[in-house]
Amino acid sequence: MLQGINIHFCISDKPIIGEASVKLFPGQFTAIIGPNGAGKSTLFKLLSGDLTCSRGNILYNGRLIQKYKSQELAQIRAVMPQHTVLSFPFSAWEVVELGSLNAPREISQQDIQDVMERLQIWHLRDRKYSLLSGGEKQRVQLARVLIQIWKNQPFPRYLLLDEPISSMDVSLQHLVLAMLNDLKDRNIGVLAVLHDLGLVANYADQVIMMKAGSVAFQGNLSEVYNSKNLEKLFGYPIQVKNHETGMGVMVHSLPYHYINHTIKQAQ
Ligand SMILES: Nc1ncnc2c1ncn2[C@@H]1O[C@H](COP(=O)(O)OP(=O)(O)OP(=O)(O)O)[C@@H](O)[C@H]1O
Repeated sequence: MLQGINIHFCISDKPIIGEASVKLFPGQFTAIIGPNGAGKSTLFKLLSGDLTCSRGNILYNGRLIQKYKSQELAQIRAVMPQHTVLSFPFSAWEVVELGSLNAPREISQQDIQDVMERLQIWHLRDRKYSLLSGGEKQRVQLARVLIQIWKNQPFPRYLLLDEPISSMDVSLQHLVLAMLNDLKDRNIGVLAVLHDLGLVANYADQVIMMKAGSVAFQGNLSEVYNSKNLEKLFGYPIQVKNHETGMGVMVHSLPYHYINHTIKQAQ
């Protein structure tokens, strides 16, 4: 399990994360959601070890994060930050290959090809990374972190992704989230900061709902992911409904002008 216990984080005495305790399980997909500025990326960075808590502890498989050597940590968790800056003129293939530097077991050329094919970026392999589109770059970065944990290991591992699909079109978003769900069978826990509430409803097992630096709600989707909690979280009317085909869940927010109109009529 990946655990954050009583995490507190301040910048110049200003609390960014007030007090948060979270649990992530291998074999589950956990989404972090919440309004802009709620503290999602900060919580993400604390859990990944990119930031150090002012108070509280992060434990990977029962061991404090600071007790791991960086190479040991690389064996149990791979991290895709929101932004990655590359200062060398790498090709897409070379960027993906960088992931093998952190991989504990040998990665073959075939592994890299498999990951790139699954993310539909194999045809981009010789293109300059810096010249790719936003969505193409995001899939290359995702391939790089997937390579790090591609080979099975006999212990639970974690894949941490901060807004991994924000630049992708809708069909690629589904492709990627379905692929991430497949990783659960490899005893990997997936954590992703996401903004699309409909995608969260259909792919996540567990959700951490952040508001103003705290965890407002947390649990399995069936327990906490409902209209009432989402409305409280975002301060905006949101409906969660089963799709008529029974094949999924729809999350719907009404247009702003309609809400303004309804409020004025009620006055
Ligand atoms: N280095 C920093 N210095 C000062 N304030 C910061 C710093 N990093 C984050 N913050 C503040 O902490 C709050 C939480 O930021 P964070 O990036 O975690 O939010 P978020 O929920 O990921 O937001 P978004 O959805 O907009 O990406 C914001 O108000 C932000 O301005």
